[in-house]
Amino acid sequence: MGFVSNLKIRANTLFEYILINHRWVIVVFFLLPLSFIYDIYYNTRSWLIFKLIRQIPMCTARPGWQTISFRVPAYKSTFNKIKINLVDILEIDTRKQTVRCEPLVTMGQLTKVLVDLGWTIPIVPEMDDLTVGGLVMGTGIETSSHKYGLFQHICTAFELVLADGSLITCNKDEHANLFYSVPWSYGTLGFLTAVEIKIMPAQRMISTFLSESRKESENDYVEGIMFTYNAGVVMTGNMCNSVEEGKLNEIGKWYKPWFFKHVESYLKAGRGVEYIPIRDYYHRHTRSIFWELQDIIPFGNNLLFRLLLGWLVPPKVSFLKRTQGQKVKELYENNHFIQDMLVPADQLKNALDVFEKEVKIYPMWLCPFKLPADPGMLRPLDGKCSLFVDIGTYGVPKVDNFHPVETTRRVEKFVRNAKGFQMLYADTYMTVHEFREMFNHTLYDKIRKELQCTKAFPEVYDKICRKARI
Ligand SMILES: NC(=O)C1=CN([C@@H]2O[C@H](COP(=O)(O)OP(=O)(O)OC[C@H]3O[C@@H](n4cnc5c(N)ncnc54)[C@H](OP(=O)(O)O)[C@@H]3O)[C@@H](O)[C@H]2O)C=CC1
Ligand SMILES: CC(C)=CCC[C@@H](C)[C@H]1CC[C@H]2C3=C(CC[C@]12C)[C@@]1(C)CC[C@H](O)C[C@@H]1CC3
Repeated sequence: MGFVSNLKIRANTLFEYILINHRWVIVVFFLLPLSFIYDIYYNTRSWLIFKLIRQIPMCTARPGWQTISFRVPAYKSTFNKIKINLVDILEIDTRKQTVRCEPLVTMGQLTKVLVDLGWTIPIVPEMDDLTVGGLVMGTGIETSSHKYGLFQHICTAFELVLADGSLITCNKDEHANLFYSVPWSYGTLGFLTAVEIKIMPAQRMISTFLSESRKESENDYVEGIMFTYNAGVVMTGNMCNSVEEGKLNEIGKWYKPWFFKHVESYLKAGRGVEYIPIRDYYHRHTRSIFWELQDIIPFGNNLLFRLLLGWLVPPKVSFLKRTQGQKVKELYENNHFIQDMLVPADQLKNALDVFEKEVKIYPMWLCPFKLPADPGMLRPLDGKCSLFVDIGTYGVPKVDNFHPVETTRRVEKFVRNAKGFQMLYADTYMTVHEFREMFNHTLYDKIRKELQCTKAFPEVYDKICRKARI
């Protein structure tokens, strides 16, 4: 023991002696070769990564199962996944009437913060877990869209990291071409790091007038639900601050009937007026995932279930996706139809006929929206701002000849001919040629060339086509 510690002290002393008097020995024989190896390692690594990154396109690292799109993107396993864990609301400017937030801020999070402060955004797409980034890069729609357009039309600025690593802010005046190309680009022009969105004062109650007529210019919110080909309910709503005695309906409470079931009761009852708290209204279809939950929990709207377990509902869409397994996936693939088709209002009647013939799925969601004549992927052909309707069909087709691919392709063809658009979170079976016929690529192609996106990001089609999704 004494011998070992003696040796150590001597060795230490020798080391210290060399360090102090002949440091060059350590530097020349150890540190220089080590520095050389260190540099070689880092330079090679950097060169390799740079080469590889330039070869392999990028996408966000958000796992496919977490997204509110119908399927899991196949490219997530092969592309360079870039972490963009930006989840915060950055700034609320009540003077400018805008909110600036990061891309992973969800609708539920945004309405909670804003409504508590007496503000709201003009369009709150339904489903609490939808993110600002996804709604900008994809699209978002709600029952105030007849007045304000799609989610992109309430955004005033986007902040992006481009393919060359530079950070850019674009709006209607600065880098306008990029600003108009971002919506529907599905992350193929750059990574979104912040979005500025318009806000407006929120009154705390909203009255839902169930009536058969739509008065678009007078109403804050308009929505229709068809329960059969011939019967539906039209709902119009306005913000207000007071409640008529006995007409308050807190539809968001866990024990309340599912919203679409409640609406269905008006088919018998006729007209009516209700006062609904604003967040209950915004997220009215969340508890029943529109009407999808009835296929998963058939007794979900039963009073006893609502009283006992209603507070736990709904399960997260991402968890349903993550746990569905191959069999359930195939079941949905072959016996289920989930689509939102956006058609010009004057094509609504024809569209309802097509959906009745091809799938016969009810309830069916009707959501009018205004399409401004802005440049970008969505251009109304006559170049004027016009009214469109989103037809949302989610459920099991009740026709005998349903075929997931052929039926969807027939519906897509109708929508293309009607000069409408398909929402791309769902399955699309269009060829690239058909896709380019539906969506105007003029500006998109120009911007991709200008920003050298070709190697950095894939094309939208290659991210959203059926082949790219599992
Ligand atoms: N009421 C409504 O309007 C509803 C809309 N939807 C649809 O759901 C989707 C939104 O779902 P959500 O889960 O929020 O989004 P997703 O994670 O599904 O993202 C949608 C697309 O946006 C891209 N994206 C998201 N964040 C960024 C970012 N920071 N930078 C660059 N690209 C980004 C994604 O790119 P990447 O592939 O690289 O991750 C992806 O291509 C939209 O397509 C929307 O249309 C669904 C239900 C209701
Ligand atoms: C209001 C608009 C524009 C769209 C609403 C679309 C939603 C109804 C669908 C979007 C993603 C869909 C998924 C399912 C149900 C319908 C949506 C929420 C499932 C939960 C159905 C069950 C499967 O196992 C998983 C699905 C994930 C996506």
